[in-house]
Amino acid sequence: MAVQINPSILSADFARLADEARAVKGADWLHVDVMDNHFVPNLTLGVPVVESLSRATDTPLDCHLMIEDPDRWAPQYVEAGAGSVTFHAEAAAAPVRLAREIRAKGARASMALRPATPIEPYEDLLPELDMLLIMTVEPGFGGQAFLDIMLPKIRRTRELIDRHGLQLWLQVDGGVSERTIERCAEAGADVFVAGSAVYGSQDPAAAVRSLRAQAERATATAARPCAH
Ligand SMILES: O=C(CO)[C@H](O)[C@H](O)COP(=O)(O)O
Ligand SMILES: [Fe+2]
Repeated sequence: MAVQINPSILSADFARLADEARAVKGADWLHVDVMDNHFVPNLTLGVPVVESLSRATDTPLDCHLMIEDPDRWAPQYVEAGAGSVTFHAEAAAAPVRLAREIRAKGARASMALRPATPIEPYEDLLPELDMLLIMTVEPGFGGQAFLDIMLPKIRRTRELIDRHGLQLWLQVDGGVSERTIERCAEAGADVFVAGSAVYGSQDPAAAVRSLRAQAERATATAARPCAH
């Protein structure tokens, strides 16, 4: 699967969201962090903002729901125009039913794991998903340091996906930058969320291009069979 770069608007200027969305031309998806001040200690935006954003940009929206009771709210984000909806495993009461409902409404279904949540209990559920998100920071804030202790989990998840012959995408989110993206790609991630590394840059579109080039190089190196 080709590398995908998804800028997170958490690090954008919320008063100029439409312009900020258009500033990352060339991005695969726009990552929209929805926080409810309960599941995480921060509050961002909800359904009406997603609705407006989906009209303001041609880039599809990748909504990361850091909220309680996603079983109730996630379908509304599909109706608001999200092309992909990620709920947290720790918050969903019925993840299989929820993933099926998201897909039935026409979006990609994705599930996220906090750093302390292992992948193994969810192995049988993977065929119900289009993407799995491994958090590489504690969810709640942008600009945090990448947790490199998550690299073995990324590797184990990639092995599970490949062993089962699944097509689901493996996303990483949190502290992804030019200093960390190669290690994520080598471990097997293929979808990269970057907030501060993109919107903290003078030229966000150039930052997307450069992150993509780095991830593509690292993916190619990791896939190359040993010549010796
Ligand atoms: O889900 C998130 C935080 O909970 C954000 O997507 C993430 O932190 C992006 O910001 P940065 O790249 O600056 O870490
Ligand atoms: Fe996120």
